[in-house]
Amino acid sequence: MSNKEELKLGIDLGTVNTLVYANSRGIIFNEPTVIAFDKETDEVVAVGNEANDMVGKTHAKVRVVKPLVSGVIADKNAAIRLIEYILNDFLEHYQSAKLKKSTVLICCHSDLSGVERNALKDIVQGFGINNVLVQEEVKAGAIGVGIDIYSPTGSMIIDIGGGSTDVGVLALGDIVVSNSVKTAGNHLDAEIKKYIKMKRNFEIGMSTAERVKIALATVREDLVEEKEMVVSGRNLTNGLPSRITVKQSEIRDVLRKPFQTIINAILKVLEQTPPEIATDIIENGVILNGGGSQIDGLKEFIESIINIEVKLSPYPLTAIVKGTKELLKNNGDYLVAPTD
Ligand SMILES: Nc1ncnc2c1ncn2[C@@H]1O[C@H](COP(=O)(O)OP(=O)(O)OP(=O)(O)O)[C@@H](O)[C@H]1O
Repeated sequence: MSNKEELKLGIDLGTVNTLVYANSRGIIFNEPTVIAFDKETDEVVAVGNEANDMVGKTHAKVRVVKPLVSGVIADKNAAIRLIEYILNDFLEHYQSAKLKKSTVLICCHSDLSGVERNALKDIVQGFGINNVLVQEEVKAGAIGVGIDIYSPTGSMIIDIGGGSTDVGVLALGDIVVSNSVKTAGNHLDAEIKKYIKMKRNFEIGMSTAERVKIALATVREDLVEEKEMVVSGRNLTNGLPSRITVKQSEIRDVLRKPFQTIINAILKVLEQTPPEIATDIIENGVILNGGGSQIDGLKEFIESIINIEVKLSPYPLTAIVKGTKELLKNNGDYLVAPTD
């Protein structure tokens, strides 16, 4: 990309991870949605991985913020500063890029209000970029996994992210039926942390709970070789730092209820899907996307309940931002297939 080129940027502002795509460059940012500020000066001290490493470890002078909760912006100022930081860092190398003629497509959760969408647009327009589009991430994700959402053939995607699980049925370039629940990765982490505190009288941090989930979470009833994991935290009986061993079957049992909530959300969408589209979905299967789709046995578990083939996304963590690449070809218009 030359300095004089018009930029096309796609932003996936997720609850847990933020990704940015740039034309001719590919994915230029793929890090946690976390920002750290100096409490006294309000200066940004770290973003992404560096800020995430500070979670739960800060001293009195640093404030670490996760700007999104359950897919929606909980701290507007922090979200603005995060996007500003990422764009500034990138645009430093393209000072003479034709910003006025450049395009930015921001993908957001379908629950984001008009006011919040406009706030996101304002941040980007503040860089002198006039053409700013905001679109729903479920559509971008479907395009990113390779579904032709513009065709009359209906398709279904289940996205288990960090803040929400979104289920969407799409046809002719738009969402026909959808449902969203807050039961997703962060909720699973919180349930693991709560269980270990209540049942084992042992306190762990959220990052440790996430590591336990990634290592042990499963929906399989038969565990041929049960895994276990040693975790560090604080023994609440004597208040001292300590270690305990957590078994896979314990974590599976804790997560039964949240997975039932996710199944109910999927069933609700299927119940509301028009019969002609339901036929397409039965023929073509359902795509499982998002970081949470990688949980052991989930594909088979969902298949056994809905009796429809479930296909795992080839890009569980990057499909949405990959979808922005396609959408940017057509200025974010979903009703017409992007052309090269
Ligand atoms: N191998 C894995 N097994 C289970 N969960 C995982 C795995 N890898 C990542 N995750 C979880 O996936 C979640 C992040 O997924 P993703 O990046 O799709 O979400 P997001 O886009 O940030 O969130 P949202 O779309 O809800 O705003 C985190 O909760 C993370 O712990």
